[in-house]
Amino acid sequence: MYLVLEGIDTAGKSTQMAALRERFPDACFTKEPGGTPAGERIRSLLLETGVRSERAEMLLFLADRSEHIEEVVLPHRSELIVSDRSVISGMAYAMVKQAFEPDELLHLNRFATGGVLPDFAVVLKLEEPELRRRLAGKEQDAIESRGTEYLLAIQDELERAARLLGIPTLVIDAALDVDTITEQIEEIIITKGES
Ligand SMILES: Nc1ncnc2c1ncn2[C@@H]1O[C@H](COP(=O)(O)OP(=O)(O)OP(=O)(O)O)[C@@H](O)[C@H]1O
Ligand SMILES: Cc1cn([C@H]2C[C@H](O)[C@@H](COP(=O)(O)O)O2)c(=O)[nH]c1=O
Repeated sequence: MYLVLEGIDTAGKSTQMAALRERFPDACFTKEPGGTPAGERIRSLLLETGVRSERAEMLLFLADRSEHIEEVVLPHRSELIVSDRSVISGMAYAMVKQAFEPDELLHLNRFATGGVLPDFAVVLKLEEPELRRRLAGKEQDAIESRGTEYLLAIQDELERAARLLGIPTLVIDAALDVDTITEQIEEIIITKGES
């Protein structure tokens, strides 16, 4: 089962990845961008150096995704794979910029992934007051400093992207306590992972 955790910055993805590692120690845990050695270099170029061209940025995320699918997802396809972000983030963050049409993004991502998509997605959804509280509690990076309205717009696009891609999705209230969220994700793995 190829399961992906999605959500805006501070939604709790890393926290759930850590909790799931304890419950499923034999699973393959990965991420986008940066799930491979080449992907780590691409991640650094994207998030530290930065590129000015939106098309170049898009193609770099797509290159990371191609390498990730071929070097991590496909070799572990018969196992449980849990990824922090995926093609869903890829579509959502690009759509919110409105620089690309959804159909174009679907085509580009189908090319990049070879049609290999997550079997199931969990979207951790934050309401504005909790988002503001969590952002206030951390040093904000370039994306987070764009403010809550921008992040909430991305959050809406995450659900839209999952629908456009046809990926079965469960939206979970990210403000629930950590264990409750983990138990809901574990239930998905147990009930749908065998199918
Ligand atoms: N269920 C929860 N209830 C309350 N606080 C939480 C919950 N899950 C995570 N947090 C807290 O929210 C903050 C962000 O969590 P985390 O780093 O896991 O989010 P993230 O989605 O990985 O964020 P980013 O994408 O920015 O790395 C942390 O301080 C974490 O302790
Ligand atoms: C996969 C993917 C990610 N992004 C953005 C989303 C975040 O702002 C960063 C990744 O940071 P994280 O600490 O790993 O969550 O990159 C994107 O714009 N496009 C994508 O395809």
